[in-house]
This record gives sequence, structure tokens and C-alpha cells, in this order.
Amino acid sequence: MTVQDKEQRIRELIELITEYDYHYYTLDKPKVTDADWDRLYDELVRLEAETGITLPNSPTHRVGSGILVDTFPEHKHLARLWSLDKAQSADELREWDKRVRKLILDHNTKNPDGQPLPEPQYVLEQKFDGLTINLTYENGVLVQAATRGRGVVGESILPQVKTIKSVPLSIPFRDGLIEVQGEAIMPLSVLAKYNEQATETGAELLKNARNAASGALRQKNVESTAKRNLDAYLYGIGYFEGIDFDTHEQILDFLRENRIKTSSYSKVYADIEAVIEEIARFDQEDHPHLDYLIDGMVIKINDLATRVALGFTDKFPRWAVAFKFEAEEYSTILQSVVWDVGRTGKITPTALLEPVDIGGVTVQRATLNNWGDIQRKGVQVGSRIAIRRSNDVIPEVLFALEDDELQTTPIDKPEHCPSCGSELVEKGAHLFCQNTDGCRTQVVNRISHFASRGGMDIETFSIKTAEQLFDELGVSDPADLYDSLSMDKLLSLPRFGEKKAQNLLAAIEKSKSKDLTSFLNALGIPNTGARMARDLAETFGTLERVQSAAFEELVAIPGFGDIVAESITTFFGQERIQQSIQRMLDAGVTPTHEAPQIVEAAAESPFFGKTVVLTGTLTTMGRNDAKAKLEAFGAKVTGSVSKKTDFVVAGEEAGSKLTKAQDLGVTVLTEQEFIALIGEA
Ligand SMILES: NC(=O)c1ccc[n+]([C@@H]2O[C@H](COP(=O)([O-])OP(=O)(O)OC[C@H]3O[C@@H](n4cnc5c(N)ncnc54)[C@H](O)[C@@H]3O)[C@@H](O)[C@H]2O)c1
Ligand SMILES: [Zn+2]
Repeated sequence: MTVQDKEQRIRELIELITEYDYHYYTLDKPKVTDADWDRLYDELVRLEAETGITLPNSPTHRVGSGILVDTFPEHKHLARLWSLDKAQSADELREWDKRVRKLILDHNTKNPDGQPLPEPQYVLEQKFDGLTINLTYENGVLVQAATRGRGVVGESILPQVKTIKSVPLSIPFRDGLIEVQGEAIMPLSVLAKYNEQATETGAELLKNARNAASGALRQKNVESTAKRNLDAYLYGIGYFEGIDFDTHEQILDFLRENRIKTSSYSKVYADIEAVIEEIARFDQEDHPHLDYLIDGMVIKINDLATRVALGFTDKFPRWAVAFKFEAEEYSTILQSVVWDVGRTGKITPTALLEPVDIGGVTVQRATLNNWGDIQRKGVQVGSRIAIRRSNDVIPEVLFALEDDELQTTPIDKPEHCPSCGSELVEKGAHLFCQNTDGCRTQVVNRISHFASRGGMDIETFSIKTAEQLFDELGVSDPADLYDSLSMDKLLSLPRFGEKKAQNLLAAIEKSKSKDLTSFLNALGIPNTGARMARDLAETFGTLERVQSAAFEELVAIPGFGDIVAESITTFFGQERIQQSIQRMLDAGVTPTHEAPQIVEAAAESPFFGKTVVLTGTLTTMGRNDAKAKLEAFGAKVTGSVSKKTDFVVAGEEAGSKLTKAQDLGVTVLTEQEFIALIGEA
């Protein structure tokens, strides 16, 4: 590239980034994923460094979007807000640490008579991904709340911020003026619930938690903001008078004393290697369990005098750096859609993608959930789409990115089952094949699920076995496994020797004594996962009682909504299912439930007969241990908080469940209180 080419590219990049920033910051409707944006931005930074050219409108010298809409009044921040320098790798963090130490050394050498700056201590925090907010408290009263905007001037969104219940409207500190900085976020559970409802009502989906938070706070109509149930974490004080601080830790303590919500996670290290280690641990162990979005972690120098000495570039402080986690959202082109039929007859679409590299893995498929989802997400063949990275399941198509230059065509709605060709029926968002016993793929999926590990765990049974049994022996119902297979029949099958047949029959025989939870899970009740199968077994104790459970009894189980309860009653109401179950029982299947062993002193325990929810990270004993202990004391441990919950045990970083418990007035125990009550035993 010649210098002219580079300058040309710089202009292009500035234009693109400016356009994307407008969509991201001002409209809350990103045109590209963060990963795409970061790539362009990094390219711009590199070209500017190579050429020494920085145009006056370059985003590399500016905080935020630069565009404020006139919907909201302006607020001039008392102390400017900044962007953060970024590190993508451990080595980049080491370089940053070196720079910091050199700056400190230089400062101390140049000022031999002054108070020398101490060796750096690093505070490690989570980098919340939402909308930056700056709260002004004047003599104890919240008088202003603003977005970051351009850093110097933001938008005043006080009425909107007041809808966030954890933001105190007044604080005990009444002796001056302070500005508290933080991030407003939408909890992931709130987002999921919102989108679930939007799916039912056909309303527009929220794309992700960041845009949702940002969009909600920039609603003119405060009632709409309130409905979004936002939360906020505050992590710093920019401007202060009437009080003084020496360290960041003191600031955090002050915030907590003033009942301002801070993250309970912040750790201090003297050494960058320890920081790097902890970041890796956190990303592995804690990150997946958070109920809010974070896009990385922030490392800040603890000592405030050092911060003043190190100062700022025109964009970010030299005393802090953000370690960015690998992006969650990536973009690619949707090339076509293939349809499959699952064990319940549900027809599911899979998107075939232009291959995209996600963390070293080439991804070519993503799930689209169902026909209704395709409509709502507005994706078409040829669309540029955002997909979400996930570690163990195939990625999900999130939404179509706006790109006017692409030729797209609507996705055809299938009329016939891809496996058996029978006509499909539309129910809500889903399409169904109703050829329950004759649809090969459907039957094979159903029987394989029945025999799988989480179900009846029939050893040696595979998809191949299910196919063979269906094709050659007409096995289409799980009950057929128990009352219509024989040695002779199996031996008549191709590739079935005596040994193999014997093993299969023995495994089937063994499965007859599987417990009730496994049996219920094996049946594959629609919308009812393994956890719910267990809840059913624990609540009702016997198969007959589960089969005859009424809708009201089912919705009373914590975590069971209308849809689940309805699915269960409908399922057991079907004659086909009743007959199948009866045949299995006649053949000697005995699905029974054993209640957990209760310790002798249980009746005296405060947890006896109570419903308990565990949330957050328990540091002294793992959640599984805690659960086992509680059950031994006759408690029921459930997954979600409702009015029926008696106790919530909140460990570190407890999220929405804790908030919900507080809202409902459920007794909340800290880990220490819990351990005191349960006894060390
Ligand atoms: N997709 C798009 O179109 C698009 C457009 C623009 C920007 N972006 C994304 O935004 C990023 C740049 O955004 P930015 O400059 O707004 O933010 P940044 O990444 O520079 O981070 C600064 C912000 O981090 C927040 N933060 C969260 N937790 C914090 C903590 N514990 N301590 C201190 N600060 C904390 C602060 O509110 C602060 O405003 C890019 O990397 C890109 O991924 C995407
Ligand atoms: Zn079919």
C-alpha cells in the first residue's frame, strides 16, 4: 500500500466507523457486531500509527459517538468521562504493566523532593456491558443522571435512571457534591423473559442486553423504561467535594456505605501475573454464571495520587486498562436453511452459513429455533446475520444486521415433513409433522432419546440401532423395546450377531429398574427438560401421581410456567402415551422415586420442610454440597425464586434471584448465616 492508498483507507474507515457509531450509540441498533467494529477500529489505529496521519474527525481521538440527539437536555459532567485503553492478550497486559511502572519511575526520578509514588497495586473489576451513567448527588440527593455522551457533555436522563430500583434517590453522605460513575445494565434473565413475552405477542425482540439497556434508558416515555427492569452497578467517583479519598478501595467502601450498588467482586493485586491468572480463572469459572453481560475486565491503579500523576491521553486514562474477552457475537452470511424433524414432530430450521472463524473453530451452522423465529428475526437467505458464540451447543442466529447492499430472498416456509413428506401443521411459532408413528426421523429421535444416558440409559443402543429396529422390525414406540423384541427377531437383522443381540436384550432388561426421574426424562415430554423431570419426581413421588397431576398442581412447582404445565397435562392426556406407559409397566418397567435420606435431627432444623433457593457463588462449600445438606435436613432446593420460597441463600455475585427475593420479601441468608444454621456437620 502506498501512503496515498493508506490515507484513502483511513478516510474510508473513519466514514464507516462514524456511520456504525451513530447506529450503535445514538440509535441503539448496531449495524455490525462488536467484533467487526473492533477490527475496523484496530485497522484505523494501525494505519494512523504507520502514516502519522490523524484526521481531525478521527474516532481514535474521541470518546463515544460525538452525536447527541436533542431528545434529552444536555448535562456537562463535573468530571469528564473516558473510554478505556484495551488489551486483548496477556502479553498486552504485561506491556501495559511495564508502561505503568516506567511512568511511575520517571515521575519519581523527576520529582526527587516530592512524595514518591508507591509501587502499583491493581484493582481488578468486571467490565459491565451496558450504558455508562453518571449520577450527581448534591448534599445527599440525586439531582442528575446522565449518559457519557462525548465524555464532556452527556444526555440528562434523570427520570429514566430513577426507574432503576437499586439507584438510591438519596444517600447518607450530605456534605457536598459528588458524581458517581457506573453502568446501567439489563440482567440476562430479564432480557430472556422480555423476549419470551415478545415472542408470544409478536413484539420486536431486544437484540442483546447492552442495546436493551441503552435503548431503555433513552426512551422518552419513562413508563417504558420502568417496564424494562434495569439494574445498575456503580464503580467510581469522578468529581467529589466535602470528602477525600486516597485509594480506589476507599471509593468503593464509600459507595457501599452509602448504599450505592457496587459489584461485590473487586480484587487487589500487586503483580500483573496474578491479575492475568485471576482473569483466566474468572472467565472460566464465574463468567458463565453471571446474570449480566460483561465484555471484559478492568484493571485500575488503586492509588489516586498515582492516577493524577499518570493522567490521560485524549481518549483514556493511562492508569487503567480493559482486558477484552473474546467477542460473543460474530457476523456472517446466511446461505441457506435446512429443516429437520425432532422427536416431538417439531420441525426445526438450521442455518447454513458462510464459514466464519470463531475463536479458532470454523462455524458453518447455527440454529434458528423455529419458523416463527425466522419471521421475527427478519433473516433471509443472503442476509448478513449476527450469531452468538457458545462453547458446547451450536451457535444461535441472533438477528439480521442492516445491510442495504446485499441481495436477499425470503426463506421458504416448508409445507411437507423433510423426513416422511406428510403435510405440516402450524401451531403458534412451530410447524409439526403429525405422522407420529410413521415418520422415520421422528421415531428414531424419540427412541434414541428414550434410550439415552439421561433417559433409560440402555447401553450399546445407538441411533443406528433405532434406525434398524424401525426399518426392519417396525419399532416405533418405546414400549416396543420391552414387549416385542426377542432373540429370534434380533438375530434376523443384518449385522446382528448373537453376542450383540444378547447385550442389547440384557441392557433393555436392566433399564426396567431405572428411577422415576430417568423414566420421565426418557418419555421426552415437550418443553420439559431433565431438571423438570427431577422436580416432577420429587414433587409427586410416584408415576401415577405425576400422570394425574392437575394443571394447578404443576404451575405451583417453582420454575414451572403455564406452557410447561400445559405441555405435561396434554402429554399424559393422550391415549397413545397412556397405552405406551401401561404396556411398559406390564412388561415390568418399575420407575420409582427414592426420597433423599433425611438425617435424624432434621425435624429440628430451620430448613425442615422449607423451600430453599441457592444463588451466587458459595465459597465454603459448593452448591451441590449445600443442596445435598439441605435435602438431608428435609428441605426442597429449587431453581427459581417465587412467593413460595422460604429462604434464598445468596453467595457472592448473586444476581437477579437475590433482587427478586428482596422484592418479594423472601428471607435472604448470607453464606455465613447459612453455614451457621446448617451447622458445620
Ligand atoms: N457494534 C458497533 O457498531 C459498535 C460501535 C461502537 C462501539 N462498539 C463497541 O464498543 C467498544 C468501545 O466502547 P466505549 O468506548 O463505549 O467503551 P470502552 O470499551 O472504551 O469502555 C469504557 C466504558 O467501560 C465502562 N465500564 C464498565 N465497567 C467498568 C468498570 N468496572 N470500571 C470502569 N469502566 C467500566 C464504562 O462505563 C466506560 O464508559 C468497542 O470496543 C466496540 O466493541 C461497537
Ligand atoms: Zn414426518
